[in-house]
Amino acid sequence: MTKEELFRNIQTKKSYLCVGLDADLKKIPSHLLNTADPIFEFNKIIIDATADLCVAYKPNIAFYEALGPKGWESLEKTLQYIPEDIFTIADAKRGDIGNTSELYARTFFDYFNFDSVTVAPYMGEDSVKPFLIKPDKWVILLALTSNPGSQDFQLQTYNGEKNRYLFEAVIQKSQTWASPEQLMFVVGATRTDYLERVRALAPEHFLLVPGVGAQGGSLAEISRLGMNKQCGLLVNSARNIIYAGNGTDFGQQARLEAQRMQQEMERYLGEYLPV
Ligand SMILES: O=C(O)c1cc(=O)[nH]c(=O)n1[C@@H]1O[C@H](COP(=O)(O)O)[C@@H](O)[C@H]1O
Repeated sequence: MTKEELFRNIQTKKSYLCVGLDADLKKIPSHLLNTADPIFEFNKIIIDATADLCVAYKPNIAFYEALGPKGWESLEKTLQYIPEDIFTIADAKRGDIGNTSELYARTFFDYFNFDSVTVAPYMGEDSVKPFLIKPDKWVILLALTSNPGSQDFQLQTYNGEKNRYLFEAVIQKSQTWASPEQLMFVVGATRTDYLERVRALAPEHFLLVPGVGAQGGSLAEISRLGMNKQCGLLVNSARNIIYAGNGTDFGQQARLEAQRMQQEMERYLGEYLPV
């Protein structure tokens, strides 16, 4: 999917919501546990309930890998079930020496046909580039993450420069590897105090912003500080939506929560998106 197509979907749906498909056997409603593939059944109902309200789905690969081959099967069926016009993110946080990254890229782009994959920048250019060889596939690079540990490296000053953080060097350097048509950055919703600095360095890029809801980030702040002229935001929420209910009506409960977010997003799009 191109950046323009993603923006058009945002305009049509009046939403920049990304639903995190972090399905966990320990948390899904118990009535699904005696079906042949409980994780897929769960995802199917969540997708049916939210597809008209979101523009992206992000399965976190850990939730599938943890189940062995069965988990991969649930992931494959889930991917096939997601409607064609919805952007898909393999949240895998990969990155390795070149020939290994190449195989990770084949896994997520060729085998599963995801639109994008989250990649860790730590190993540098040759670990990221193999994910960029297909012009219609995206890298979503970890820049400033939502967790407390982002202090350990990402928020340390870089190269002896007093007022420049490592995450800023990541954002600047990686722009020499790919254009905003293929590169997004992860910026945690709990880090809105740095969003203006991110936008100063990456005015055109889409940002994947996880950490609203369960982790406490504010949709209002993200939207006020992070929106650019093509919206430029995909705001992810997983637990708050997918586990909004735990009974047989969990799909409806998930829909209500997704709808609440979409309606709030519609207001911000009206407020901040230049017409
Ligand atoms: O790359 C990510 O998606 C990610 C980056 C980050 O900084 N923080 C973060 O929470 N995530 C992911 O976003 C999702 C957040 O889920 P909830 O907190 O349940 O909404 C999980 O799949 C995390 O792995």
